[in-house]
Amino acid sequence: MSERNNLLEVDNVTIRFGGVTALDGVDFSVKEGEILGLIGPNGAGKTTCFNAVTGVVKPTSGAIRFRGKTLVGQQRHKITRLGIARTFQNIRLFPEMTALENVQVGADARHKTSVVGALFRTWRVPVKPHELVEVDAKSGFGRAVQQVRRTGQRIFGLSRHTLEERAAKEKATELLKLVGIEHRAGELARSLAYGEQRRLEIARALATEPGLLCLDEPAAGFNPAEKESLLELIRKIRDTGVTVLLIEHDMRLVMGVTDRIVVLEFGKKIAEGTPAEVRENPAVIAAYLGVPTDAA
Ligand SMILES: Nc1ncnc2c1ncn2[C@@H]1O[C@H](COP(=O)(O)OP(=O)(O)OP(=O)(O)O)[C@@H](O)[C@H]1O
Repeated sequence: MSERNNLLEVDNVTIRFGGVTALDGVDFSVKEGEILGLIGPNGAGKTTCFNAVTGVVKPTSGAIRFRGKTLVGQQRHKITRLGIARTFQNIRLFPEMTALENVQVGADARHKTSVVGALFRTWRVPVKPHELVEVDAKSGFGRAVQQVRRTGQRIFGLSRHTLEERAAKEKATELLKLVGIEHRAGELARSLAYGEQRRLEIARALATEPGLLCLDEPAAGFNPAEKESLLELIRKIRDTGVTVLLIEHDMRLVMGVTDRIVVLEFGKKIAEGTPAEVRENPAVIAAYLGVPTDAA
């Protein structure tokens, strides 16, 4: 494991919110192909760390690099395109869209052409290229129209957009299968059971074709059987070549699935190592003393 390349590097990151120091000089790296657990008591700074990696909050100081590229200051959608996806502690889906559509939206976050292309799909066909020439190419509208022109190209009688959309649908179906809810593809997200919604969130994140998947408490609210099958899913995802960064409160789940663990407390890293090393670490035992782990 130690010979693998660093995929993500969190380098001396400090984040302050007014008087609160949520992260205090935190350093760690995630290696290509591993499952890294990020644990710590409530308020330790885990979600803040995810937010920094995914561009939701900007570090007060320090650096974050993904595949050697700096992430600090990058916009969220750019970070997604660089190859980082996440799920949220509180499920965030489009409730009135089907499961399949929710995953396709994830794929749209990757393929810049498809969102605008989809919007203009209905009037693309009647518009002829020469009618578009006068449009101001500097304006957003102009760009959209240029988009229409590009997606209007036809390959084997099908527009590029249609082909892209068809491929996205197939891929979304595969992802629903991977997470075990393909039989719910046509159901509205809001009508899915809680556990299915969590799995759908993972499928949607995977649709962005990430190199790194950040899962924020994916097992929250799960019963032991659901946790067990989630554990299998996380391993399966890693086996497809996706590196995983996992925030999880259930110690048994964390210990059972991760290659290494980083422990935060009050915004500082207090330990790092294999699950066996972390379990024996006195600072970790002290940090968790009296903190319910729901695995105990
Ligand atoms: N936007 C914010 N504004 C002010 N304080 C914040 C903000 N976000 C986080 N904090 C504070 O930063 C600290 C770390 O919070 P964070 O949510 O990252 O912890 P956590 O380890 O994810 O906790 P939990 O396990 O409860 O989700 C907490 O004291 C929290 O109150």
